[in-house]
Amino acid sequence: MYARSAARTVSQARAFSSSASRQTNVTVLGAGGGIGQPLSLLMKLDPHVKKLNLYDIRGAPGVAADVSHIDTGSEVTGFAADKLDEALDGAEVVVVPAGVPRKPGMTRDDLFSTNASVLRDLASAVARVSPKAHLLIITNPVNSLVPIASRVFEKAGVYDPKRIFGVSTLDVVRATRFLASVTGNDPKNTPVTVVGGHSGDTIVPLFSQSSYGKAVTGEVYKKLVHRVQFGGDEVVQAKAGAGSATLSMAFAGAKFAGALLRGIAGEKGVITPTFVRSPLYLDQGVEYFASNVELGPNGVEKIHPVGPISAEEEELLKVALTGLKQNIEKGYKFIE
Ligand SMILES: NC(=O)C1=CN([C@@H]2O[C@H](COP(=O)(O)OP(=O)(O)OC[C@H]3O[C@@H](n4cnc5c(N)ncnc54)[C@H](O)[C@@H]3O)[C@@H](O)[C@H]2O)C=CC1
Ligand SMILES: O=C([O-])CC(=O)C(=O)O
Repeated sequence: MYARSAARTVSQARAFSSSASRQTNVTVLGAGGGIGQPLSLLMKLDPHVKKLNLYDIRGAPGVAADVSHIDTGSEVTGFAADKLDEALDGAEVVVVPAGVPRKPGMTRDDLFSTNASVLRDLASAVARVSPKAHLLIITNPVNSLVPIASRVFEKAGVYDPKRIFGVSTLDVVRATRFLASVTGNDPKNTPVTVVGGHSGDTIVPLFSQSSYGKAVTGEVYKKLVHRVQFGGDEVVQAKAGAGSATLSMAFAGAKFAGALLRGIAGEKGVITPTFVRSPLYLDQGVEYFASNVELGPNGVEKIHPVGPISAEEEELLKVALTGLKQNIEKGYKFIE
């Protein structure tokens, strides 16, 4: 009996994923970069992608010509620097890894002066050309750029908070992988929820909610939390001036975009953390927050509360909310 119903569930799931029933037009802005290139490759492999438009101020037509030879269903087109509007025409999902990355000694916030205007200008184009698109922001500092994009859409009169996302998936990927290194569990089916924001101590991994994670205590726990919060620095230092995480970020970006595409296609129960306009800590003046979000045809279908957390996590959350508030205000100030 059990075997038969389990088999049915698996075959239903297969039928769902192989049909890729609803396909979506995706545009990548910043497709020529360290993240943009492997991300474009991974999006080419996603069966839910119908048209894949690749745009950058440098090199996108070359990347597109290359990726377009891969024998999957989507049509790939590259757009040169002066073809932004054309790249956005008909876009339903826009993924943005455009902008500068960190060098050793810099914080994500140090990227603000360059990336805030990059993001403002790209968001303005999206609001004008494809105002109903879901906007996925990878560019740092995510905590400040999501508020900037939101204001740009608001000013253009097309704001739908359900469609603007800060991509914090790399924090989930790292927390899950690093926990596996400590406990030896299989990371495949044991994701760790990470809430808050995407930089340093605004990143709050909720190990207490993981059956493997809750067993980790003391110094090992402290080190694990620190590694998740500062995993980005680990890569920046190792790359020694050549940039920050690109390959793991492309994986994480494609994972999040893929989840959204499945939600758009009507799959139920697609839930993952992402940084969105959120009511959860509005009473403390924090308008955007990453927590588990159910994704669907409208983008954000449901924002899940943080749920029960440990005393240590309560402390981490307090610190995160203070940092987030400042990051969000900085974004607003820039755009006012
Ligand atoms: N959310 C996250 O978890 C992560 C975010 N990042 C961020 O992603 C961003 C990109 O990083 P990388 O790909 O390593 O940098 P990169 O320098 O290798 O690539 C950036 C690309 O953006 C393009 N670009 C710059 N201005 C543009 C514009 N106005 N329109 C279109 N394209 C434009 C550049 O030509 C370049 O090809 C950085 O801000 C980095 O901090 C990086 C890792 C993780
Ligand atoms: O650390 C950086 O600058 C890039 C990033 O956001 C990450 O790797 O998490």
